[in-house]
Amino acid sequence: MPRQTVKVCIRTRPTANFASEAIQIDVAKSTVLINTAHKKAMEAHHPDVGMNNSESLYGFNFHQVLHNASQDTVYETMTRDVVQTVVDGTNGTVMTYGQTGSGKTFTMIGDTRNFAHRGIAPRAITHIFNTISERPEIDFKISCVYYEIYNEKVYDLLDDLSNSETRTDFQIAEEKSGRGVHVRGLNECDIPSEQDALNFLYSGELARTTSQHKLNRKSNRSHSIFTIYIQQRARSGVSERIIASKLNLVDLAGSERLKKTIDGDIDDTTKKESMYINQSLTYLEQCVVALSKKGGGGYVPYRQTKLTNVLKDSIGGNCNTLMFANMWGEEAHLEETISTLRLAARMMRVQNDTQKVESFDDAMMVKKLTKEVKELKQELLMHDAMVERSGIVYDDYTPEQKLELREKIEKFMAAEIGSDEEYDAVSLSSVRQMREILNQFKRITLEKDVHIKRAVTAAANGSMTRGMDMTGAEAKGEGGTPSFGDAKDAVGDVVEGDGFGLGMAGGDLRPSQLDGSPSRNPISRGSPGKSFERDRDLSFEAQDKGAATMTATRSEFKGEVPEDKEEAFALYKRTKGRGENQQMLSLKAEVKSLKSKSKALTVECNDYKGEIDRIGGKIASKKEKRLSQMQPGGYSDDIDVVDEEEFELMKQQREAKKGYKAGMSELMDLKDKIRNMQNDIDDRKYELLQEFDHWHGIALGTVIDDGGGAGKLDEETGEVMDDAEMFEKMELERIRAENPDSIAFFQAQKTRRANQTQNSLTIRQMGKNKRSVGV
Ligand SMILES: Nc1ncnc2c1ncn2[C@@H]1O[C@H](COP(=O)(O)OP(=O)(O)OP(=O)(O)O)[C@@H](O)[C@H]1O
Repeated sequence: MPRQTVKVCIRTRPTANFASEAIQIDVAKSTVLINTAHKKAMEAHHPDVGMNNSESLYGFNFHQVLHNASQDTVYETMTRDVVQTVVDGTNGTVMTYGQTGSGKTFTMIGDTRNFAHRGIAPRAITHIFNTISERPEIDFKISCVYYEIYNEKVYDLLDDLSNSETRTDFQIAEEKSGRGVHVRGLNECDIPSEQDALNFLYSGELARTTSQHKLNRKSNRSHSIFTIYIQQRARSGVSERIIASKLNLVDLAGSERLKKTIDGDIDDTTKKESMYINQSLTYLEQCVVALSKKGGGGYVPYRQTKLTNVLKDSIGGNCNTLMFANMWGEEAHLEETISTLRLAARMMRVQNDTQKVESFDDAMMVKKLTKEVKELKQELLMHDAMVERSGIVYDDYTPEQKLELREKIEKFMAAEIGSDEEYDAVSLSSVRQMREILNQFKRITLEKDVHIKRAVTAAANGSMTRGMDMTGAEAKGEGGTPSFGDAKDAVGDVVEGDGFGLGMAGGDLRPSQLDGSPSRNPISRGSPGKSFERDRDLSFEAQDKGAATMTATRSEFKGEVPEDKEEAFALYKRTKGRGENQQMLSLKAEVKSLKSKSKALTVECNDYKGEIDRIGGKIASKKEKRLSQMQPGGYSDDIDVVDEEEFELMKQQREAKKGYKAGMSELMDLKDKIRNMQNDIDDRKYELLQEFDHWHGIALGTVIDDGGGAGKLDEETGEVMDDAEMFEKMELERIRAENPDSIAFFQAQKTRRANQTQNSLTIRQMGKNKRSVGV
């Protein structure tokens, strides 16, 4: 298994007060020297870290030291390689570590308003999507989760924070293969495009718990982890092989000393936050110390905190890890700088595995093998045709084929030895057929045995007559046909238990999107008018039904458009939007009648199913009875003999199955039709609402009526644009001309701004406050 150590890169925060007397940085040699001779108050240190450390001299050597480096350099120097290995199928982690205010979040997220100063996370997203677009032969599935560990609890940053009542502390789980360490139950969002990924990143970043203190205006009070999952499989060839990898982007909370960060009185929340941050970082250090010991193998206290638990993969696990140790090179922070560099130096000794995680898609595998079998059978049939062999069975023998073969064997046995009849009776064609012939011979022999024994017993009892009076079926010895009356063979959906689960839920049982449940989509949440749309949706039906109430309300309008949207909407549906509304209502009526047809069909199918089961039961009991009549040892359990009556039952059951199949197929078509019509209704509903909004806005004077022609025509889409849209288009053109790569960033930035300014910010804040109070 390939092993390598964690890579460590030091990044300094630019400052005008750099302590150049105390700190010497050699970028070329990747070293940092610290001389604290003039600082008597320096605490004792551990001589085992760094090189040639004496009482006042500390020396460290790292994989890379970046001093006053740009964001671009930070990404290109070492981060790009880690992200590339993730796209190539190996797990990767990039984390930022350091004291509060040293630039961890700047390194990881960067400036959200400035493209050139964007951080590692947005760059990694662009990198991933660019690489994917260059590999059309591979089918990629990208998703992400984003969470924070705040006061030793895990919170989902992509959850709907407006629903803070249901916010939970999530649990950490570990899959030995596959996902590795992960948090159970988080919203895992599919990310189809770069811009979606950026939207998730910035939306989650807005939800992080922050506060202001002396050293940082916006200090993060939690550890955050943004994980991008990548699943890839070839579009052709061995497409059942799946490679899964993940990129963890970890922005740790900064270590801090309360007396340095807080002026005056310290409130309980800050004290508690600080205590949890420092505690988890201490355990992180303990894990790193344990892992860095020569030989390893000792106890690593991963389980002590949530942070070390979720980082288990990244430090000492299966991962290609890069740590940025951020330092703030001012004299006032020398002590913190030394402790950051110490941990960073230890981290360089931590060994990780870097192995691809592969799995197989069972469904794909079955599909592939089935295809192979089918092709081989076709091959055999072709071969048979070429050598003029016909009637060869390559599938399992059906009951009818078994019966036919048995009749041939009986003919063969009845024929005179050496006669033409004997010769013509059976011709050998395949191994499968020979095996079936042997089976039938065995059955015939056993049956004869049983009859002889019976006859002998009857003779001994003096009842020869009975012994010789075999039924036609017995004498004929029909059989060899396994029961296919088993309910398990039934066609269609059979649910566990006694019931039959194909039925359609009644209208009121259908999971409804109008049930008022909050949206789980973080991007759509917080959009203006959302809750109103839901209310309006709810009122749709009610208003249609409650025409009397509406008529009463109408008299109050006196020809004016009411300000209240509910009332205005009712008016709109009776006036301007009447045509659309009528169409929608008639569609609804049609859906209703299709639903009752579907219910009737369901009943019909259930009847068929009942019939299939009933006949199946009869066949089973006949079989049981027959077996119980057999002499012990005269018959084996797995051998079935079918008499005429049973054969008749089988035929009836087959007819019932046919009816059931046909009914099911019609039912499925009907369900599809209902689903499509339902979608159509939803679309019409949406359009009606849009048009109503516009109409209402114009009536109230909040929207200017441009008569549909006042805007400018977009030549690309042929649509009329309003001023805001025209402005946005111009801005996009400008950005595209300046830097085509920045379009997605620009769009995500806009979404972020919208999220921030609209009510989502208040909602998030509410969530955060709740968290502070609740924990
Ligand atoms: N390399 C840099 N270039 C420009 N500004 C920087 C740099 N590093 C940090 N800053 C600025 O320093 C301030 C603090 O940085 P940041 O918030 O990233 O620190 P942090 O280590 O994440 O702090 P905390 O642990 O308190 O959250 C921010 O205003 C940030 O813009």
